[in-house]
Amino acid sequence: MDPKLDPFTTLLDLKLGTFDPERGPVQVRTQEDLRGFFQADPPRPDELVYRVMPVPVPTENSEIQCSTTVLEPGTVGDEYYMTKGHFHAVRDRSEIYIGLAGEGCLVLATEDGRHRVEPIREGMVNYVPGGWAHRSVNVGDEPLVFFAAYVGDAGHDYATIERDGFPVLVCRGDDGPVVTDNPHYRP
Ligand SMILES: O=P(O)(O)OC[C@H]1O[C@H](O)[C@H](O)[C@@H](O)[C@@H]1O
Repeated sequence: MDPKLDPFTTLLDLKLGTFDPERGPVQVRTQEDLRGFFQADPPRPDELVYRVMPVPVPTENSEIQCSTTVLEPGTVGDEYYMTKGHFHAVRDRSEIYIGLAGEGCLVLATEDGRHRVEPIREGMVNYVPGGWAHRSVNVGDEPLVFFAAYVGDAGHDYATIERDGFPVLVCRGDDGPVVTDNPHYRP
């Protein structure tokens, strides 16, 4: 075969999640960008919630998309800062996370309403099988940093999550994080 890409190497800072050299445009998400994903309206719309730093490769199923996500500590209402969360547009595409720093959890859900909550911490590998929507949540006081890799043509379906939500919410409780049923969840 005639190779489509040249090999490349980049250095990943295992604590900060940054690439050197930076490889692609950093995606920034503020509280305002997450309006409708949190239960409450954003109290400080301009405040940074997370950044996604990509290793850009063509979005074809023969390539592997890689990125790091840095999710700040904080809350909107009682809910800890979290990513929007998504199904893969091509539903059967899978993904792998590797925890680099901080303390978080990965909320997973199927379209028929099953859910799981898995820990994300330094050194943990989380496998996200096809058909499971996934959202990461920072339940600690430091940035949550993780690396993710997924099949190139997976795509992101945010609309289903924006409409239905996840079955559970991860909220700040008196003695730490509490997972509660989402009263607005509609599978
Ligand atoms: O896309 P979000 O649900 O906002 O999550 C933020 C990011 O988390 C992980 O890194 C995923 O692999 C990325 O595809 C995703 O963009």
